[in-house]
Amino acid sequence: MLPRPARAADRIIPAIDTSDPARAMALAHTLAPGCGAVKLGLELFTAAGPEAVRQVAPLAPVFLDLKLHDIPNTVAGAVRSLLPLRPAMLTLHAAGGAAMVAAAREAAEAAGAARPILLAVTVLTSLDAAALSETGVAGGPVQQVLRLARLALAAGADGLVCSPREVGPIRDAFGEAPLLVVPGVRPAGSAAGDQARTATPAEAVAAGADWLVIGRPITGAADPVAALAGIAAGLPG
Ligand SMILES: O=c1ccn([C@@H]2O[C@H](COP(=O)(O)O)[C@@H](O)[C@H]2O)c(=O)[nH]1
Repeated sequence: MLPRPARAADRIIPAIDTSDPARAMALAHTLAPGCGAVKLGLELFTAAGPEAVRQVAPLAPVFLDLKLHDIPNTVAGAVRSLLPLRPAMLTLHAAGGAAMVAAAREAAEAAGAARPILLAVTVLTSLDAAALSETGVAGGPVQQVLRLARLALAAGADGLVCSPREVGPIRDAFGEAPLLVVPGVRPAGSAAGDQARTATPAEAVAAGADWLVIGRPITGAADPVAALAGIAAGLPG
């Protein structure tokens, strides 16, 4: 399994959100030396399929963020289908329930020591309290994140995807063991865009985040390599 980051730059996972496999390759190639892994997600996977992941995989560990969410048998089958791509990290929605998370973990075990880190997505970082309540969840994001975190960790998830704002409450409740991968990160002065629950990279790390997933502030910059290096230089430790 991918170890916890040793140097500050290894904490950063640039999100390569593009439908163009050539652009994904080019970004991965230039960003890989300055980061710990690269994120490939639904945009690239639905456009270019597993072959795009195969091409990027030799350049950097791949955080494959497909956010699986289906009945346990289907999710287990999807995990088995993804294992040959050797992703370092794989996501599924904690809201799929304990049986779904457990089925994914059992399926991932087939890869032995090379199995991906299984990360349960708690509450999407694009949801604020009002948007979450429209889905029928009262009590606010922190309460719901903690509820889903407890469920997912007990069912076999290695870690969680949460916003920077829930990192502290998760560390208080569950200690240092869960791996925490944190999107919704915005360097000071960057546009939030569709992200609702944000903090700066330094704030997220100070709260206890292991990895930071950062997309547009890096890939949308005139010089993505310089943007990545600048963010890494501002991280504590
Ligand atoms: O709750 C979540 C889960 C995943 N993401 C992903 O992280 C990146 C963030 O990109 P930015 O451009 O920095 O906003 C993106 O690939 C999302 O799919 C998330 O944002 N929130």
